[in-house]
Amino acid sequence: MRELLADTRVIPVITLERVEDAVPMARALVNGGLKVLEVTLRTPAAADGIRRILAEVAGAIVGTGTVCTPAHVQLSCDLGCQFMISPGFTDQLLAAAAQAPLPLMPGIATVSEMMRGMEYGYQDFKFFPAEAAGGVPVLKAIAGPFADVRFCPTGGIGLGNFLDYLELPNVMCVGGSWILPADLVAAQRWDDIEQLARETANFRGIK
Ligand SMILES: O=C(O)C(=O)C[C@H](O)[C@H](O)COP(=O)(O)O
Repeated sequence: MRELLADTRVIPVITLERVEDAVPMARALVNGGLKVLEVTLRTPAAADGIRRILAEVAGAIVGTGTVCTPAHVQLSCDLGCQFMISPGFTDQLLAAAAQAPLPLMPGIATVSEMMRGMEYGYQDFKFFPAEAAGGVPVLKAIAGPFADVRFCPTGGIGLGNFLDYLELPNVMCVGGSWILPADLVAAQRWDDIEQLARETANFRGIK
């Protein structure tokens, strides 16, 4: 996971309501400079949307999100995705992921969950729900005893605070849906979304 995300600082979290949005949305994000995309498996449109993005959007690196069960792992493999992200983890999920050819980033919200994940060999975790679970101060505190662990905080992050996370040495990237505001998506305003992606990719956060 760390290799795959080496050049990535922001992962847009996409929840597709309409299959036909998938390609123009992904193009807007990639053109704006955000190439690594997490498409959550929360909606009926997700699988077909992912298929279309993989077939039609050059340069996109596509992973699945909300990966919670072995069936989600299987679907991620069948779709040909490049990575999987989970908001948490279970023994069953990690057992399935261990057999999969693509990496999983499990989610944690506490130190003990993280230590359990480390027992499975993981060093990179989603920190979810980042803001609600304590945000930047928690990640700073964890860096003391666990300096080698890296995080992708997600949940409640936006233009106003994403840079605070990215300044932390134990944060490799952040994830979030702020680049895809519901009103812009509903109105299919892909140019505006591309602009938001560009602002984000250029680190012009509004402090
Ligand atoms: O679906 C998953 O796998 C999740 O863990 C949840 C998402 O990452 C958050 O819903 C994104 O958070 P927001 O940026 O606050 O919208």
